[in-house]
Amino acid sequence: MSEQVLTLAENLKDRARAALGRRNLVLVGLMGAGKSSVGRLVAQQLAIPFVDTDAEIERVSRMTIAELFAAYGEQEFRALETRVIKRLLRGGPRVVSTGGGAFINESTRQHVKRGSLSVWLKADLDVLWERVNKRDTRPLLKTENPKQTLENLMNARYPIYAEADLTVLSRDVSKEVMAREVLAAIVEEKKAESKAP
Ligand SMILES: Nc1ncnc2c1ncn2[C@@H]1O[C@H](COP(=O)(O)OP(=O)(O)OP(=O)(O)O)[C@@H](O)[C@H]1O
Ligand SMILES: O=C(O)C1=C[C@@H](O)[C@@H](O)[C@H](O)C1
Ligand SMILES: [Mg+2]
Repeated sequence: MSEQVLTLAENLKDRARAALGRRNLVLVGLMGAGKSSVGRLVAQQLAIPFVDTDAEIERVSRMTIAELFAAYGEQEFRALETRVIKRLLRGGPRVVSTGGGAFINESTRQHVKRGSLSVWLKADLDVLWERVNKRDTRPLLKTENPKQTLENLMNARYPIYAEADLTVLSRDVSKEVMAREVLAAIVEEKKAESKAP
C-alpha cells in the first residue's frame, strides 16, 4: 500500500473513533450478515474491546445456543439475551455484535437506542443463505425448508432492523472492505449530524 493510502486508512480509523465517542457500536442484522466477523475487525481498527453477545451467553450459561434453545425454549433464551446485553452495554465504548434476534426484542432495542450507535448489516437472501447453510448450529433454521424460514425472518425483521441508526450493505466483498464501510458510515453519521439545524 502506498504511504498516502496508509495515511487515509489511519485517518478513517481516527475519525470513526472520534465520531463514536463514548458510545457503544452495536451491530444488528440477520444470521450470516457478518456481525460477529466484521464486528471483531471493526473493534480492532477502533482499538476498543469487542464482545459477541451469542458468545457471552454461551460463556455465562456454559451451554451452546442450540442447547439453550433445546433445554429452555426461545422465550427463555430471549430473556437471558436481554439481561446479558443490558449488562454489556453498561461499559463502553465497545463493539457489541448481537445475535440475530436481539434487536427484534422491544426491551433490548430500546436499551440499544439509549447511548449506543447501532448499525444494521443488511444482506439479501442469497448472500445470507450461502453463508448460513454451511453450518447447522442455528436452531431457528432447523426446519423443513430453512431457506424459506430465512426469507420469512427477513420479511418479519427487516422493518425493525431498519430502526438502526445506520445501514451498511453486507455483500460478497471481503470482511476488511465491510469493516471499512462500517467505519466510513460512522464518520458520515457525524457529518450529517453536524449539518443538522
Ligand atoms: N464479508 C464477508 N465475506 C465473506 N464471508 C463472510 C463475510 N461476512 C461473514 N462471512 C462468513 O459468513 C459466516 C457468517 O458470518 P458471521 O458469523 O459473522 O455472521 P453473524 O451475523 O454473526 O451471524 P449470527 O447472527 O448467526 O451470529 C461466517 O462463516 C463468516 O466467515
Ligand atoms: O436470528 C436469531 O434469532 C438468532 C441468531 C443467532 O445469532 C442466535 O442468537 C440464535 O441462533 C438466534
Ligand atoms: Mg454472530
